[in-house]
Amino acid sequence: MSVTDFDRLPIAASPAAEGHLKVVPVRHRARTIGTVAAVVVLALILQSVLGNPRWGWGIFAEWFFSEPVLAGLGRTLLLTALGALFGFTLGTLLALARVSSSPLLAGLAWGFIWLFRSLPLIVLLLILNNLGYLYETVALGVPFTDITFASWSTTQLMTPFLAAVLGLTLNLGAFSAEVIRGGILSVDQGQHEAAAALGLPKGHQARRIVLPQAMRSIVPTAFNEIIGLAKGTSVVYVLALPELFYTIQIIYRRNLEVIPLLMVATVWYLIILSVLSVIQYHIERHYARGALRTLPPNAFRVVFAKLGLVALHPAEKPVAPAEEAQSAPVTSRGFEGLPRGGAVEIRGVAKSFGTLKVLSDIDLSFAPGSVTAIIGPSGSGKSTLLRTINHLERVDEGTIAIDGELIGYRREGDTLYELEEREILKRRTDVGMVFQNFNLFPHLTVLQNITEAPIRVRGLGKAEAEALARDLLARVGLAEKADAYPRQLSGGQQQRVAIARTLALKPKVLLFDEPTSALDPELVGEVLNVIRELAASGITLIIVTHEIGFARDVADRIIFMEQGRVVESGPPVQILNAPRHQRTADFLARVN
Ligand SMILES: Nc1ncnc2c1ncn2[C@@H]1O[C@H](COP(=O)(O)OP(=O)(O)OP(=O)(O)O)[C@@H](O)[C@H]1O
Repeated sequence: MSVTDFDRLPIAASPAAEGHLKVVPVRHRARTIGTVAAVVVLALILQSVLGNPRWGWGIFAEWFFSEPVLAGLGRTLLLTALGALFGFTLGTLLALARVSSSPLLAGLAWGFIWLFRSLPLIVLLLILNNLGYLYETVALGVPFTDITFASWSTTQLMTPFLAAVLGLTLNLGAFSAEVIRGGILSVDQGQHEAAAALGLPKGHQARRIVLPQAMRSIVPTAFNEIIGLAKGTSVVYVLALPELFYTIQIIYRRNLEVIPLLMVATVWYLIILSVLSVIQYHIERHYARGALRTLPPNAFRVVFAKLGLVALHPAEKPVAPAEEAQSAPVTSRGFEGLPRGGAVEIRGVAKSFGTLKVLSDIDLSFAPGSVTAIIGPSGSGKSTLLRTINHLERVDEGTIAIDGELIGYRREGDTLYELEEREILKRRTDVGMVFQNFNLFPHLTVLQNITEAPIRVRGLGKAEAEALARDLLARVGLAEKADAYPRQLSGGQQQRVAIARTLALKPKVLLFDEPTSALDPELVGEVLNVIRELAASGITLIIVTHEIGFARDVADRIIFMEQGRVVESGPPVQILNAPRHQRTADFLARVN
């Protein structure tokens, strides 16, 4: 259509011209027919269930709230609650043991899971109930000696109730361990690395970083297990323990009203399942925070909104005018006040992955406050070198020291002793690391991402850590994003938060592993501007980058690496304009 054709079209009726227009939604005939058919089927079922006297609804009503049924129900609920509590606690420990780096622990956990997943629950319950035949007494004392502090008769100790709780716990522990392990494995490796790079201890990493994220995939399957457990408690009838189903059996054997009493059990199981489903829904929503950009409205809110009682979306908190301002691309306050940069000494470092030699004979010194860019072709070992500096990767040969303190080792004479995890974590906090993929913790807000390590590692109070975090956020131009979740931010904003998170530990050395590679071109500038300001702050910066122009601008030295070796290093003008090696010249010709 030409411009002149457009000119001839009648002027579109605008709401302003026509007043308020009525909108007629499109009709969905198939949907209407389906709804009518569903209502008819429902009416038929209701008529058959309520109209047939053999269902015995009178007897159902008589027994539904009867004392023995409620007592049985109470036992079923108690067994489910205790089985779930102890079973999942055991399952969590087993899962952590399975993923631990100790082969013995992992092997023992595997053996436990193998055994108790193989044993049918009914067999396990009967063995536990007959434990008194195998061991007459249970004693507390010193193993392999005759010293005994106390002893009990096994038959008296192992009541049917205890046997039931123990059996359900062991069974659920074995199954839930695999569910939890699956959840742990679903958490991205970068999350473990980011937590380790911040110096968070292993237990804290598991509790605050890994498990909360794993819960997203654990919860649906875990609730399947709990629902199975609630119904599975009926197996304990073999121990003559009158839980709900066994009680029902006793009653219908006496009065022969089988169907009405089975209906009593069915309806109670339906109620239990419904309550569990509501709990599951809320737990899933709790762990979905941060995983979705915006959480869909709560199901109850949707129903109330349909009835016109509330608005579908709660009113947004009004934003103060100052907070409305766009993120400042560059901080105006700079990074003065950071600790003095540290000196890094790398001596004779070599590293292999299997048969692949990734680093050879690396000897490098980085002066306090220096800014170094490492460039080189893909696979040349740049990231590996960077990761050895904060001991995320162990070196095979050589040493790395920050201000004279060895990373990962203690030296006595000619011997290097590997440090304990606790010591490694402590020294690691002197070295901050910013990753290519940001690796922010998605389930924590921006503020929590930044305060987590200062509180846990540096021992700061919450208020002090939050003040520090807000100050750093202002410096990277993101003061208004403190309460947002990482997924609600652009890539460039996430990377700036990652920089603020690293700075909160006041490191002496800051490592950047291709900090702009995962960013859209228009977002690169905002991150580079923050790094540029950091370069003027006196902190020691080591940056692996593909941004040659930026390296020229900001670095006072460029190192060119190829095939795990340093080919040459020197001031940007020399390396980029007059390289001494042909290989450097060839690389620069390819990337420019
Ligand atoms: N954990 C690992 N296991 C086995 N091989 C690895 C591992 N990490 C890195 N490598 C290998 O080591 C070599 C160097 O990798 P590295 O990531 O250090 O290179 P790079 O120079 O940073 O590359 P790029 O610029 O593409 O990121 C590559 O061949 C890579 O495949």
